[in-house]
Amino acid sequence: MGLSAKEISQHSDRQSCWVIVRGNVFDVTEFLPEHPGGEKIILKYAGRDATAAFDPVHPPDTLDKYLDKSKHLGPVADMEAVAAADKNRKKTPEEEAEAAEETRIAEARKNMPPVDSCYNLLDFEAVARRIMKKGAWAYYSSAADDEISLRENRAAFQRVWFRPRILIDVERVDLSTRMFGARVSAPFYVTATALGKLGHPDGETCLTKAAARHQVVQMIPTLASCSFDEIMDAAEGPGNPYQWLQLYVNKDREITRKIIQHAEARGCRALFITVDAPQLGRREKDMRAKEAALGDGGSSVQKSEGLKSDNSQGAARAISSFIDPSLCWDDLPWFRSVTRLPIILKGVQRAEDVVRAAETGLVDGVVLSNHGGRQLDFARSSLEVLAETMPALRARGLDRRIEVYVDGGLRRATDILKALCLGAKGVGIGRPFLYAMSAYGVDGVDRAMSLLKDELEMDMRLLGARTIDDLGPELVDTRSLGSHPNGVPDDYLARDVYDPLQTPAQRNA
Ligand SMILES: Cc1cc2c(cc1C)[n+](S(=O)(=O)[O-])c1c(=O)[nH]c(=O)nc-1n2C[C@H](O)[C@H](O)[C@H](O)COP(=O)(O)O
Repeated sequence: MGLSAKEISQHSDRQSCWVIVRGNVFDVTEFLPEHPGGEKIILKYAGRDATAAFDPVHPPDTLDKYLDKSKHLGPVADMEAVAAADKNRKKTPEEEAEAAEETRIAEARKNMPPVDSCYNLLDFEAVARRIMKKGAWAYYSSAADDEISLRENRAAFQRVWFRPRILIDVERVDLSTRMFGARVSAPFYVTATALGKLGHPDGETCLTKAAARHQVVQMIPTLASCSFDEIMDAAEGPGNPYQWLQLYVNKDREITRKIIQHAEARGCRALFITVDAPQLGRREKDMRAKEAALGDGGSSVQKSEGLKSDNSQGAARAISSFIDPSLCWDDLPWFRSVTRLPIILKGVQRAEDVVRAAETGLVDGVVLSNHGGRQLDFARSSLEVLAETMPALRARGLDRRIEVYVDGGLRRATDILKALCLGAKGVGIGRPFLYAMSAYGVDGVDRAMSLLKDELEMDMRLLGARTIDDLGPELVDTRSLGSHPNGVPDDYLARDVYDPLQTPAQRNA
């Protein structure tokens, strides 16, 4: 039994809006005005199968959790009939464009270089740029406003130089270190990045499996496409110490408490509270991509319904309306009261706040970060903040009270070593692992991690450092770090140099 394609297709407007998700029918008529992503994106799929658009942006348990059971109308009788009806339906210009993009991507994937032809993290970016859907690429690559901080995150590393030691026996180099007590094989971790299924159908579990293979940490995002339990199940056993939770704090603290305590019960080892996003940044590439997918003239439904075009929302803003902008220092004791996990503030952007966090006695660490440039544009690079932070902590005898991490713009082992020399305990890496996942799945992330480890081993050897503990500020020259000579940095390296698709002959042409 079940609902026929014909019956479902008759509920395709604001008065009565049914959608299909993974073979089941849902009446979302009353939910339309509440949808954080606006009504248009739902009405685009009214009366038909919305699964392909729904899955990358929503964890699998979303409808069970948030749509009243009375609106769960049951299974579709015949999905083939639904597909056939959709095939014959007149397509909107946006859908025609989407179909053309699918063809382009299929062609690009056929000509994709093998994963072993990627020799550094930026190579994965070059491949991903070609094989990803525009909306997915826009979401991952975008940053706030003019993307100055995005480029400064890279440029800052290029303003710090090494002072290598010589004649040190570096026959054996050890990359391992400890992060909140857990021994890890290398000083980098997979940082939290939302909507993994935009890049790969298996989403964040690709990152989980590669991190487990390499014994490095994965920070699980609140806004993951996969459910939290799917990711923990993919982490191969509760014993592994390699899962942290990244938290966007919900206005409803009861929801936040449940998320934290469930994560602790499942074996997460640390709680990272994101503090740089009381509202998600204005990422214009993401906003434009969403508008293009929905049609700026509005879909046929929109025109007939006279809906105002809601072009204030990219994917980012659409999924984050629950975040509590009132979160403040006074809330820290409450977090301490609901969990025994180490508490880390992610997105700290000046030394005074690091000192204040350490002095509360409630915080076990910070991540110096400008959110990959996706929040406040012209927020400084984490490397520059690190250079002012560690002396401030040492001057107050606080440098052993908390662990300091950085993220943003790290693409090479030399970037990692500069951060560790300046006192970071470890570094988070975002986009490169997303691009590697989008292009090659688990094997891509695995390759990216192996490449980083190869670079680290070589660079430590050349720097004259046998272990992570051998890294210190005396090995770097930071005199140029705060100078910002190039004003608005241009990242020609990412644009013109790293491209595994070009043969050397083409590159040198
Ligand atoms: C690239 C990216 C970053 C996101 C991210 C999504 C993407 C696609 N998202 S976001 O949608 O809300 O902005 C998150 C997130 O869920 N939570 C968070 O704490 N940081 C988020 N970040 C920031 C991330 O944790 C790092 O701070 C940033 O990625 C480091 O810069 P690189 O990408 O250059 O390594």
